[in-house]
Amino acid sequence: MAKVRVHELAKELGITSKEALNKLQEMGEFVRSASSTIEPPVVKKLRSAYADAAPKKSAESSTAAPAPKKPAAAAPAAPKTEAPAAQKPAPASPAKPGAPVPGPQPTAEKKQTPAAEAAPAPEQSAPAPQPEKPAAPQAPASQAPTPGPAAPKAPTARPGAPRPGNNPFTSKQSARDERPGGPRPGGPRPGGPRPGNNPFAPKQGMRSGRPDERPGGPRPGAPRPGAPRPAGAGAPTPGGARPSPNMMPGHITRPAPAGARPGGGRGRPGGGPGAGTGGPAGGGPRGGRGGRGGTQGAFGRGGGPRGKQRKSKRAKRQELEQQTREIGGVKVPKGDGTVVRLRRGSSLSDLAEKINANAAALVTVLFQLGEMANANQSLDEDTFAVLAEELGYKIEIVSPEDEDKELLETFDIDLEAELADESSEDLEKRPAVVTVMGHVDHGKTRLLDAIRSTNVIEGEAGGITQHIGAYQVPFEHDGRERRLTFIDTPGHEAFTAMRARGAKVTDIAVLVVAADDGVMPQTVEALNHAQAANVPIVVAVNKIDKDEASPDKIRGQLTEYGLVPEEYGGDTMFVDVSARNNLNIDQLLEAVLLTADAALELTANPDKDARGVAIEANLDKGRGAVATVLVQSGTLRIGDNMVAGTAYGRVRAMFDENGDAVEEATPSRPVQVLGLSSVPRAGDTFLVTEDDRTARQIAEKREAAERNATLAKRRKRITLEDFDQAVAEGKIDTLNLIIKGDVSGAVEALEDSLLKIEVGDDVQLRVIHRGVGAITQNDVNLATVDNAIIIGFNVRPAERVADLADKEGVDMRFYSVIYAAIDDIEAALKGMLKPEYEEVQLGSAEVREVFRSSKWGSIAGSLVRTGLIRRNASARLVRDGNVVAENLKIESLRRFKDDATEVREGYECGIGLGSFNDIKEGDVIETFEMQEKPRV
Ligand SMILES: Nc1nc2c(ncn2[C@@H]2O[C@H](COP(=O)(O)OP(=O)(O)OP(=O)(O)O)[C@@H](O)[C@H]2O)c(=O)[nH]1
Repeated sequence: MAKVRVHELAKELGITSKEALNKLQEMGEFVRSASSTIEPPVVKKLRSAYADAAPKKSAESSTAAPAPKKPAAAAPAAPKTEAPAAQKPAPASPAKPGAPVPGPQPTAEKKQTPAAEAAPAPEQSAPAPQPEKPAAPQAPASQAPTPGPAAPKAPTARPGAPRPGNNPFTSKQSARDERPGGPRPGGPRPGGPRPGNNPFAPKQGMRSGRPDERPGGPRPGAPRPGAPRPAGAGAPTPGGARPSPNMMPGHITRPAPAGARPGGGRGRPGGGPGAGTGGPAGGGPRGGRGGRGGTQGAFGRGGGPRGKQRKSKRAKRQELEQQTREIGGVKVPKGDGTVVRLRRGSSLSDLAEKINANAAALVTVLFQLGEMANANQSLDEDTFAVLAEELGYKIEIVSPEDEDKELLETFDIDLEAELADESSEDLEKRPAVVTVMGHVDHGKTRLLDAIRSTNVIEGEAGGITQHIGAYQVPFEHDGRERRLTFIDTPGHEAFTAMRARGAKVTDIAVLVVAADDGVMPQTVEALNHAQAANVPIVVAVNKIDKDEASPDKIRGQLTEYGLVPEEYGGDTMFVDVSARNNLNIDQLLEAVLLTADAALELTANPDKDARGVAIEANLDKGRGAVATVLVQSGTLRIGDNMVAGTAYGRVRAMFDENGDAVEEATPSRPVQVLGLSSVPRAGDTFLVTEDDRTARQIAEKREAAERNATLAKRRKRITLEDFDQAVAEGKIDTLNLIIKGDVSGAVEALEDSLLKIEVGDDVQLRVIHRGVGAITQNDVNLATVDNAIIIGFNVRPAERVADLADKEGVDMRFYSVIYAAIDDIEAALKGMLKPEYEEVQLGSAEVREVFRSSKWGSIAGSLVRTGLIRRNASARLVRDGNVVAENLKIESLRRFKDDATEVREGYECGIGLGSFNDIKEGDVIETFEMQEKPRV
């Protein structure tokens, strides 16, 4: 058909142009004026609308007109009445916007949404019915109230709510109600259709556009809608709410339509329209937001998009719900056993970041598990393990080695790849590195001395004159000169210290056992350490010069520990020596050589920058930091830039064990190095870097990593108090002790007494080391490795050692009465050692005003003067300097109207002390907590 103008068509239908325009608007058609042309489909729609309605029309028209205006409010109701009708259409052509309206739309619309916009027009035909609704609306209006109930919620909830009310089809919608969701039902789509539909399109149309973009569009209207809805509540009350008016002038227009689309107007409140309309309803809802856009918006595209948005939001929420779970009232991600790698010293924030959780939630979960920590506190591995288990993850703490490796990789240094890339042509033989270990007084020092002075190849008479922590001895074997490097710090302390730092220095261990004494606890410790490190052992059966020496007994005893002498068919070489008489030292060296040759491929590439380990270091008054380093590969030269642990610098000078200056040091060569910025620790690895900047940066990064690790460790290693719990958890079954005392008699007495303590079979006590003198760094290192507790009897550690123990989390206890020590250990073994608590001040608050409430009692409006006030903390009330009440508790704590967990200095808060009401202005509320006190 040809395009016709509105006034022409109106004439043809026997109605006024205004009526035609209103009708068109109701139907969601955008027509500007009576002289505007309309498309054939629209003409058809209008014609059919009048054809159908013709009979009623006259009747309705009268009401309709008025209705529209307010109807808006009523409109909603209308839908109900009409709902049936509307619904019908819906089924028929859900797609159609109009029809959609009805409940069906939701679904239909959704799908159609896309198309919706295009199709809208047709659909609108559906809207037509709406007009009728208008009439009904009024009735609804009254009903609105009914909906009202619902409305209330809706209102608050959102426009959506109302819709429910409105929408006949609400059922579904109602669901959505809460949600803009309402829209979802028909929602989104509805929106879609609406665009087309929109009568009010013009304006609305415009908006609709926006709506699309944003629900925003809607919002504009929304706000109001909101209001309206309430009103409309049910009915989309729209009308009522309709705020239309408020909403905007534009709306006014709508109202009119409103009548029609009831919702329309206000609806927009789409909700309205759609809703109201019932039919449209579907759309209505959304329309709502279109709201702003006006009603139309309602249907407008806006709707569509929104719909989608919502959907996606909802979908996201659902997804989120599936991925999270609630523990102790907080939402945390649901772990699926994924391994999460954390660096040492990581905090809950670090973990939260990795698992995409909220750090505060993790603090809460940890608290539920009985551990208190703030989000940024470094935690130890055990704590993470417990937390991870609860969350469903597996935590892997990156080992110090891996951490350092990653750190070096950031500087493009990959030591492993470097080694792997070396071909056999690059490699040259290097001397074995030997550590002498054994029980106290079995002759380690004496043996090292003997080796040092025996080594003498001609010309080196007098032997080694300096102690630098390690020395190399030349030795003639099979007519060839061979060399062996000895770590000159006897005992497995040095060994363990290095191992504790991840340094693999020792190739061969010489286990010294006094033939007159036999295998003792530290003999076993030492061999365990060596075996654990996969280091071959050569046994030196010492003191064979003594009459009571019984070398065979030693062989028999060690067999029990897996060291079977070659002569018994095993593969361990035993050499009987006398360190005092320099007897068989050569044979011992030979045995070491043979063992090394047989068991190990000792090679290294000397043609590269040096890499190695610091063996010993000290600060010299005149020369600064002096470090003995063992080159493990490459060649170290004067002038090289190096970094050793957290020390860095340029090699200024190098000396060997004879005090002679050397220019370069090849693999397995120990040298004393001058030029480092600080003193490295035994076991720190070193490497030469291209420039001094790299060395410094590596050192600084290591220092930062170490600081973190220290913070985590400080939490605790094993303490006497948690020993019992550790046993119960099956973590340990042996309490390792290191006893140091001022006199040997006391140490022995204490050891004897301790070993006599009767404990069950579950646990045992083991003294892994005892000695006379101050507690040393070695003692702490040993305690670190073996998880031991150090008992100091009338001795104290040097400050440096105390710091180290603190850093490593080693529990040290000091006694001057043997029985006190015995009591403590016995209590720990029997699980009776009760922690002691001390009061720790948290903060104080000054009462500025007291509010009395019949429900809450007295509430002290206070200003926090110092520290902080924490809910549930213990408190006391001080008035004029006198404590007037003790044993109180901060039962309630509020900041403004919100409950607070804690309030800090300088802030005001309301404090409730439970049933204690005698609070006066000017009082001071002091709070404190009882914290476990470390036993000394
Ligand atoms: N008769 C005899 N005595 C020896 C021999 N070797 C060491 N001793 C003595 O045993 C005692 C302990 O010797 P050290 O070398 O200090 O023993 P250690 O294993 O280094 O002892 P700690 O440093 O306390 O662990 C000293 O009095 C030595 O003189 C030996 O071959 N024969």
